[in-house]
Amino acid sequence: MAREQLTAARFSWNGFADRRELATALAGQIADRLTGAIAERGSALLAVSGGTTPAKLFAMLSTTPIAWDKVTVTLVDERFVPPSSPRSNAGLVAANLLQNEAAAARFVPLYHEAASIEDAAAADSEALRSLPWPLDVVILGMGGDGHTASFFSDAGNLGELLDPASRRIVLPVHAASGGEPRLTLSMARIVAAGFVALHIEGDDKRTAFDGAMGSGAKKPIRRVIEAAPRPIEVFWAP
Ligand SMILES: O=C(O)[C@H](O)[C@@H](O)[C@H](O)[C@H](O)COP(=O)(O)O
Repeated sequence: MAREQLTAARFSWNGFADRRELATALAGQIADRLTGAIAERGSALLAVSGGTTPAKLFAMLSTTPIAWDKVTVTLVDERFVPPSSPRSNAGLVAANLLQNEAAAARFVPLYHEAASIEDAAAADSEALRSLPWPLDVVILGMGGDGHTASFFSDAGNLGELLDPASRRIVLPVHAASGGEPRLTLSMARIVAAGFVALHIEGDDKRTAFDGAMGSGAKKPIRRVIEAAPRPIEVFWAP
């Protein structure tokens, strides 16, 4: 099936006729990148987003026959809820990605019981420090408001979240538009990845992306795209 591929200064647009075709293509690219990383350095580090979009991609990726026992999976961000919560990104990953072949992967969550989200973020940064950085693959989503990860425009510490020089790994987020308090990888860790894909579906998300990349106040997704040293690959289907 023909696919629309447009390349602009800082992102490559990969349009697909349907969501299944997108999931097949993106799962294949992720698998290739992880396999390449394993061949190069013996392991691979993958960070995925939550929300409602990625379930089909996760299911497709979970059946891909790569050396999952050499892959560490973590989250781009997490709501401050236990894995048993329907709002949990860790729960989404456990149910959809860490199945089948991918059940052999190591999963490093972000949520831990803690007295505060700030304590949880500090504990996470310590726990994740020993991972084989930089990330090999990051899968981002995007909200209709142009947020990505948990970089919400109304976050009190947005400047810190988007600081390209940040040495922090995990940061706490308080943002009314984000619902629960959040834990998120810093932008600095995300854009250092070897491959960053933005996975969006539906006409509303395409309109929101086009709007975010247009003139006007720079929304978080545009700040991430502009900070990335390599073009981000956008994967979209109607
Ligand atoms: O925890 C989260 O919600 C995600 O990590 C977030 O960044 C998500 O990717 C967007 O909000 C899109 O969410 P949908 O896929 O539900 O539209």
